[in-house]
Amino acid sequence: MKTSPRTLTIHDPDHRISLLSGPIDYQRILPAHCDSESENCHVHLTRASRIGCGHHANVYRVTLADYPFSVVAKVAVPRQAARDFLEHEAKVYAELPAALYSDLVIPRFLGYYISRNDVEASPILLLEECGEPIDPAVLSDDNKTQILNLFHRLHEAGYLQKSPFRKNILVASDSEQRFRIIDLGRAEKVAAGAPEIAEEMREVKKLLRVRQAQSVTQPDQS
Ligand SMILES: Nc1ncnc2c1ncn2[C@@H]1O[C@H](COP(=O)(O)OP(=O)(O)OP(=O)(O)O)[C@@H](O)[C@H]1O
Repeated sequence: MKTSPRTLTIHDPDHRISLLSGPIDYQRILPAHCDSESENCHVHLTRASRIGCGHHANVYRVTLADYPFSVVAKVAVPRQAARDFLEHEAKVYAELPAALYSDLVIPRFLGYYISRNDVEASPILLLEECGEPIDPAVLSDDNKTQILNLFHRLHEAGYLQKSPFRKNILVASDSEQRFRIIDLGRAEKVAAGAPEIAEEMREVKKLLRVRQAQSVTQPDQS
């Protein structure tokens, strides 16, 4: 499986990221090295393919040849602060341990790309598509435990998510309910045992409508 294209050719007919009329060339900045990569992928960004938007970014569903999962392109809105968030998020994805990807805690990270022929065009973060925002009202206790464990895993890896909102916890709509934490644009490093960890857990429990006393089942360490 190819995991990270080295370069991208972006087709942007609706001028979502650039005023150029032709294709825009991008090169991967992160991860700097990876074991498995493809040379170049063509990515189409159109108004119709936008599946999400936040305060800093627009998110597009993209099709990459040879990839067994759906992929999204996250693109900063035209503000420097938004680009800074996107770059920070890419660095966090690049630093997080491989186990958080293989255990499906966070989306698979294909890469962070900058344009070679249009400095005005936003950088692009390519991630695995992870579904829809959760609805806390319909979650079972087991679902809530799974989500709390995702945050536990992120904290164990030394990071706070820092925006634990419903829109940042996605559930895949396939037969198996798979939850994933997204949006690490505000994520911060945290020392083990720091009070901010318990504080973030309290926020997640509040969001999930979990009684504060309810315990989180620890992941199986065996
Ligand atoms: N990997 C993904 N898979 C599916 N949908 C996604 C993915 N990443 C983002 N989205 C969709 O796009 C929306 C906006 O993404 P995100 O929250 O990352 O943007 P942002 O601008 O960085 O957020 P904020 O408003 O917190 O600054 C999400 O709420 C979600 O609906």
